Amino acid sequence: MKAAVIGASGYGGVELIRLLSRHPEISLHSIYSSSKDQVPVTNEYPHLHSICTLNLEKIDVEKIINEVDMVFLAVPSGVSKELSPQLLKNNTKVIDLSGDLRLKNPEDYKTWYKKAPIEQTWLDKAVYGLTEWNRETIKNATLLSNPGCYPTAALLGLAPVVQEKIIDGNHLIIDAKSGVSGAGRGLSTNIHFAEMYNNFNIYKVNQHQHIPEIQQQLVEWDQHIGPITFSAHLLPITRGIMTTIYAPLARPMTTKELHELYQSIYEKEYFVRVRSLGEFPSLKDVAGANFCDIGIDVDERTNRVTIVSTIDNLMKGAAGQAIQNANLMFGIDETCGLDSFPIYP
Ligand SMILES: NC(=O)C1=CN([C@@H]2O[C@H](COP(=O)(O)OP(=O)(O)OC[C@H]3O[C@@H](n4cnc5c(N)ncnc54)[C@H](OP(=O)(O)O)[C@@H]3O)[C@@H](O)[C@H]2O)C=CC1
Ligand SMILES: CC(=O)N[C@@H](CCC(=O)OP(=O)(O)O)C(=O)O
Repeated sequence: MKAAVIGASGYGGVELIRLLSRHPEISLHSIYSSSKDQVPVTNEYPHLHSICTLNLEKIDVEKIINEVDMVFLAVPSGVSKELSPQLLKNNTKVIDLSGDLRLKNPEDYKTWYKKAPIEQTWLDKAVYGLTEWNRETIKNATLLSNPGCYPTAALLGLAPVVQEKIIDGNHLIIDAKSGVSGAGRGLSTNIHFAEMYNNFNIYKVNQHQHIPEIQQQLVEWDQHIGPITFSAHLLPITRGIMTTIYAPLARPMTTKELHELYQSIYEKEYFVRVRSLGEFPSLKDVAGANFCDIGIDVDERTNRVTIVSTIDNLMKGAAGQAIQNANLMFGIDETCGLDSFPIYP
């Protein structure tokens, strides 16, 4: 099976190169960027010397669809919506890491991404790739919309309590923090070393584009979920997302009971690790790996549950989950090529 990566000069793209370079079933055939043509990828990323000998090439849709079985789009939002329809010819399957295909209502995309949306037919065709909860549909997808990094962490943490209707969905608060690689290599303007390092910022307050994505999936699971509050913060570290979720319980439950429920729901999921009772994950526990680690506690004093969910934003939050989905789409074992352990310390 052959793969191409478009947006290979970015952080999501270079993580895909790392994973595909040692994937036993998928070979990395070609890599593309919009600004480089016939430039060795090692010019951009010297750490890839003797690992990846490919050149970054200018995007050539005809060439791509004639040469590969799958294309990963690791490009900014607004770009995939132009490329995906062209690439979906010739049996090529597309795995899009951007936000272009995630929101089923194009009006939501207009409101939150402040750009013109793709046509509804493509949104209808796109399959949302939250792997653990959409596995059977993903297997038949030709156009895969990989979830956002924050939504992946929040939704995996919330799925059991929402689906089992354990929480009162009207007062849901998701407090999230991300390392700076989440903003991509084309840094957003608020990330200057002097302002980011030794500092901690909240950003896009009540305006974050992942709010409608999280809301959409929660309401699909339980229509009684009300408007959520979601806050994103920038941590002065490279990788990792921690979401801390607060929700009132709809009925009394102990930590032990809730913990048992999480364990039974995620028991067979290799990439979701429900931590031991009383234990909470840290970002280093998942750095460099495709795991989502979850810790839970019921505060009987307030009748609220605290759920902590951690991922590596470039792995389970982007390239790792994209490979997990591609594996399913091509009938390959879901964990194939994703055996990298967390890097510790
Ligand atoms: N970083 C993360 O943790 C996560 C990122 N994502 C999503 O993945 C996508 C990629 O993000 P990330 O890798 O972080 O971003 P980067 O800014 O690091 O990389 C973006 C890539 O897209 C290319 N690009 C830019 N403009 C265009 C264009 N007009 N046409 C084609 N290619 C273009 C850039 O290369 P060049 O300028 O050379 O063309 C670069 O290779 C985004 O949609 C992001 O939202 C999703 C989850 C997590
Ligand atoms: C730290 C940081 O800046 N993170 C980015 C994540 C962007 C992203 O992945 O967004 P889409 O895929 O939805 O475009 C942000 O908060 O906007």
